[in-house]
Amino acid sequence: MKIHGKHYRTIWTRPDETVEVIDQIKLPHRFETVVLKSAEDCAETIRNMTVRGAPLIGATAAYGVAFAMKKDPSSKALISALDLLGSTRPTAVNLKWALKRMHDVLHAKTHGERFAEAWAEAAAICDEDVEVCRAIGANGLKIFREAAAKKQGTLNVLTHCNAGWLATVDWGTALAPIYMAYNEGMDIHVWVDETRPRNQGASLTAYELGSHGVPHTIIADNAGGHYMQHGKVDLCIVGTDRVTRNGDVANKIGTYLKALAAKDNGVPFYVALPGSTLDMSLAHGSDIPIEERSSDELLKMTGRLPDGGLATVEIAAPGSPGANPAFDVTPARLVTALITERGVCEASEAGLKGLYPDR
Ligand SMILES: CSC[C@H]1O[C@H](OP(=O)(O)O)[C@H](O)[C@@H]1O
Repeated sequence: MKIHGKHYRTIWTRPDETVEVIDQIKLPHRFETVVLKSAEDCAETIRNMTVRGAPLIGATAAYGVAFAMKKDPSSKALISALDLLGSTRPTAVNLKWALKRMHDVLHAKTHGERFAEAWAEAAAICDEDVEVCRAIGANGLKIFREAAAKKQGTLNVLTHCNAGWLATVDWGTALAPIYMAYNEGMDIHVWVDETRPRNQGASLTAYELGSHGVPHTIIADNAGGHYMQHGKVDLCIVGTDRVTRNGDVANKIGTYLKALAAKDNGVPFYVALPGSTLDMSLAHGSDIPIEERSSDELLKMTGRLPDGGLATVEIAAPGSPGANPAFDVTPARLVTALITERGVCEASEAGLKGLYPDR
């Protein structure tokens, strides 16, 4: 998407066969990029959330495999790279999906072929992600149009965390239909959950929407239910890090509570995902590994000082311990529908099999 009028993807290659990514830890206060030159660079970038978002994690890991093959195209090195990158974050299945795809392409190739093949496959993953997210947007737009037609005035949409173009290579998943609706002139407004503790909503979603000109309001995570109770939310749409065979949805912590509030208030709750986020090997969401991150993310916060500098401060009672699960699981029964690149379906095995008979 565009930043100050210039089009960006979240990840791109450089002529010297390195990769550049937007440093999402610095956003919204600084727009800076980081150059990645090795599998280790890619692993650390995923682990510390310089890049984050399920599809972008997968794309970054794919280039990590390519860097490993450039350094040492042996099968031992391939397995070592897959293990290193696969150990970075446990919940987003796109990581496992991308690494399996890279292994399937490379394992039968000669050592001399592996780097070029890996580089090309990583690029293909990125290019495909753009088109898949564009299709998710188009399929979601139909729902937005129907919802907008049923009411006078602004369509109010609530979203949680960041499932925008910063979470993918471009367009985003949950935000893709929002961009398309805005681009076609729909009167739309977005309630942006701040999304504690890392504030991907206040820092990334608001940054994205503001850069594109989409009307939005940042709210505390705990305010969403109140706005739903008072008729201020026409639909909710979120992204996901993994959807299991029965339609259960792992997403940023707090998603489950938003889905409960939506159910209680009769607000449609949509989940947008590419097929690469489907995990048909798991029967239920209870099987999804939930990442536990450092309590520092909860007990400290980084922000911009009046002089423009950045600082990290402690925001909790000194010495109090914290707990920081990064995701939760929303049961399929709370999901109105899944919006994918292949269409919209019920959050169920039958619904998913209807769109993905090949999975
Ligand atoms: C389109 S994937 C977006 C998904 O990823 C986020 O997690 P994180 O920022 O920790 O990578 C969040 O769960 C988003 O919904």
